[in-house]
Amino acid sequence: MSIVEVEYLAKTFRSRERSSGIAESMRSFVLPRYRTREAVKNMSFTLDAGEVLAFIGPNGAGKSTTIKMLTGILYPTAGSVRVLGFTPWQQRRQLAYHIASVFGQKSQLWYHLPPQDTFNLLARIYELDMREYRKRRDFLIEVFDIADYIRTPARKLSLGERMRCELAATFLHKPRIVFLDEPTIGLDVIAKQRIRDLIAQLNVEEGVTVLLTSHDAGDVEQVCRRVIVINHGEVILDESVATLKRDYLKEKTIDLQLAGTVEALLTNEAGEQQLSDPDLKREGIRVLQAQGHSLRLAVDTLRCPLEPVVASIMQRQHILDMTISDPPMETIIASIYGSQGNNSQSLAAVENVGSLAEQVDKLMKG
Ligand SMILES: Nc1ncnc2c1ncn2[C@@H]1O[C@H](COP(=O)(O)OP(=O)(O)OP(=O)(O)O)[C@@H](O)[C@H]1O
Repeated sequence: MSIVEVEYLAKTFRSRERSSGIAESMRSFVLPRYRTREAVKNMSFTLDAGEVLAFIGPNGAGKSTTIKMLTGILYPTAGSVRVLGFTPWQQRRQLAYHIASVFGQKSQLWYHLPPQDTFNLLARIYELDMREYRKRRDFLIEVFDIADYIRTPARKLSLGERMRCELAATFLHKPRIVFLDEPTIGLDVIAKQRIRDLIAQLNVEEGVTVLLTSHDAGDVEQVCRRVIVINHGEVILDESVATLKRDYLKEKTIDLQLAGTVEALLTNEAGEQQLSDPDLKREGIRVLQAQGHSLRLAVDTLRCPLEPVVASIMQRQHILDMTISDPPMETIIASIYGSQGNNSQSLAAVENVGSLAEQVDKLMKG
């Protein structure tokens, strides 16, 4: 049964352009110039009870704006939304008792208070029965393993500790739907894994419906079963995560720092560098970069599992450091457009990758 119904949803922002310099500022004071931006366009989808949906897209695609409209924080420009039968922006108070949201970049914990005090305040705000609340609080403290710092002011907690407290606070009033906007942003690998496990656990044990946005493919692969990809405010893919993995997340990048130089591992055949180990000279492995002690490989995991690649290199060289990463979101978007036969959009998306890479490069150098 659908508990979220979104139909032809749109949001256009109109903001005043600021000018620099005194003359320009005076001019724009008299003759203000406005810019409109279509953050969400013509968006339709439904969400069933108990689903775990990844809502992904590149920066500025319209993910947060959509969540804000689904939770009643923003009015749409057009379209309709029903969440648990409520129209969020008209019935925000009633809806708030049944949903919860976490914005990874913003804290809902009172900065100077220990999480325990925030929990008590939230219990009052949600008008929870005190006996029920204490039982629920103790359960969440145990599940999220936060007993050690529940009495420490939020400002003194590490990001990972704070995030676990944020999530515990989110689940206090037993929401039926949680909207998680980048819940693992900035966390280390272990803290990310813990948060993913906890979200999955509460989905299974309490049947809570989850809509999650993330730039981390790991969140999508490990927590979600369905994925909606958006770009420029529009849905461009609505698929199972299994299909996304098969079609778009199959290629992993392995970055290796080796004790020796890379030459010993490589051969050059027909002007193309390849791994010299005969077992690894197969389709599905590409050498992206090989210089000094650094080696970067792209591995198509459908054609070649990662383990034998890493094992073979380890037999011949001491590995000092290794990172396995997914393709960047922009590359995934470009291949989605490509597979839909939309070459001009595909090209535009690929060009975005270029400009993004250039910006990152400039930042690193600057
Ligand atoms: N209050 C606002 N006023 C004007 N423009 C806005 C406002 N909020 C968002 N936008 C614009 O709407 C577009 C969508 O923004 P949104 O925050 O929804 O993107 P996002 O997909 O969540 O991006 P990110 O992954 O970077 O968080 C962006 O171009 C953004 O600049």
